[in-house]
Amino acid sequence: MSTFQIEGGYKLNGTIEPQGAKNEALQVICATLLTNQDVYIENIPEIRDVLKLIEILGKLGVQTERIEKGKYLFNASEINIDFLKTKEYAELAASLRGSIMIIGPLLARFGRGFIPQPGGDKIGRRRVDTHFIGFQKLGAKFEFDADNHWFSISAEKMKGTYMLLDEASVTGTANILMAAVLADGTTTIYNAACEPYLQQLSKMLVAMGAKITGIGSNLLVIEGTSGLKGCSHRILPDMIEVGSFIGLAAMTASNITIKNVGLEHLGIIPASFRRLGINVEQKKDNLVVKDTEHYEIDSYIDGSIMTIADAPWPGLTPDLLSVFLVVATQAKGSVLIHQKMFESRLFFVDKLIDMGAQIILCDPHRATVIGLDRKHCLRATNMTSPDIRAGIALLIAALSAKGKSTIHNIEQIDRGYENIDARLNSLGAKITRL
Ligand SMILES: CC(=O)N[C@H]1[C@@H](OP(=O)(O)OP(=O)(O)OC[C@H]2O[C@@H](n3ccc(=O)[nH]c3=O)[C@H](O)[C@@H]2O)O[C@H](CO)[C@@H](O)[C@@H]1O
Ligand SMILES: C=C(OP(=O)(O)O)C(=O)O
Repeated sequence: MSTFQIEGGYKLNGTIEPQGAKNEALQVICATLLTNQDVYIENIPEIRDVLKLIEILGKLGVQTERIEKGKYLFNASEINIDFLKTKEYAELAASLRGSIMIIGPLLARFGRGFIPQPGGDKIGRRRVDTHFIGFQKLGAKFEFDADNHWFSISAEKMKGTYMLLDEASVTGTANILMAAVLADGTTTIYNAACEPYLQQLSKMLVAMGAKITGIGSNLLVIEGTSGLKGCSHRILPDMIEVGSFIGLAAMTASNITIKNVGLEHLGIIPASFRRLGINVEQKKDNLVVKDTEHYEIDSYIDGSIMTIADAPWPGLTPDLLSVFLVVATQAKGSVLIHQKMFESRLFFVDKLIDMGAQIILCDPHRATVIGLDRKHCLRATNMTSPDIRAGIALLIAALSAKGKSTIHNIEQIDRGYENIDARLNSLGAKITRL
């Protein structure tokens, strides 16, 4: 377990550029399994989860070559499907959530797939029913080994059909979409998730020869084809990193320019920070966060306390609520943070309370934050990162707190943020990796 030691209380200054999007990378890297031709992907973030997925693909027989930083070539012409039966695969795949998206492509191309119960963050129940119900609708046979938490799926040939997903699952939609592009006939997916990650995956599949309409909406229509070709694809900037940097600038009262953010793909994120009173200016494709000494949380038109809640895209992503929460602790005013999707993602507030933040955890989904308006700063402390986004929120809190804090289990942060200590140190932060 590695640790960050943070000497906080300093203002930061300068320009930072977001990495490629983790959650898009996990989808499009899995899509390389759909063809026996070369696929080039650029702007791949070299973070723990993504590198682990590339390792799994490599062990599965995919030829993977790092052409330069962030640019990789994948060729899945030879696949060793038996690797899926090994203990090594079980351990690797169980350690990251995104690995579940190898199932759709493998089912489409080789007629079968196996996966252990996927891992990822400990943020509450994370069901995968949507994925397997979708595959079953396409004609696949599903089995669950409850003793070993092992899912298997097989199909001679899948047939397109209409399906209404029980929830707009992000990885579920990606998985079903990747299975449907090689099925016979037309598949219609209603209540599809439609975040930029899925739009990007769809565009990549179209570049490979798939026929998909409705991209960007919750109604996808896929005309199955018999084979897909290679392509080149570039991953978007990571919107969760962009949001994390906005939060960092506000909390540390810093002036920071976030460069090349992919503004048109950020949806409601900048506007939601503005509702916390943060000055987020747009300059071409950059966001400038400044004059953050004081910021005041908006209220609703009738004067009642505002809620910041997550919702499926184009609503606010749940992955940024931890950052919104920490930023609200130094705002003027109060806000209710409502994490609707995940059940155990707000427990990290205990640490912020220890640091002097005024927060009432109403229940596992809701926390009321009463902003301090910088009347006093947070106290430095010793903490452990429970999940990737709580981890970045605690790092932001530690950077704002005067004195030395430590954060253990920073592997959780490294899962999703590339070289975060060096990048923030270049803005004037004092983070040491122990
Ligand atoms: C690898 C990856 O891409 N992970 C992301 C993906 O996870 P993932 O695809 O696993 O998440 P899902 O979209 O399936 O669902 C996330 C949670 O939200 C609930 N839910 C979902 C849809 C809905 O309409 N109503 C609802 O309540 C689900 O029950 C689940 O608890 O999407 C999540 C939701 O944006 C993000 O937090 C994860 O970072
Ligand atoms: C929850 C997240 O990741 P995963 O779904 O991979 O656990 C996240 O990126 O915030």
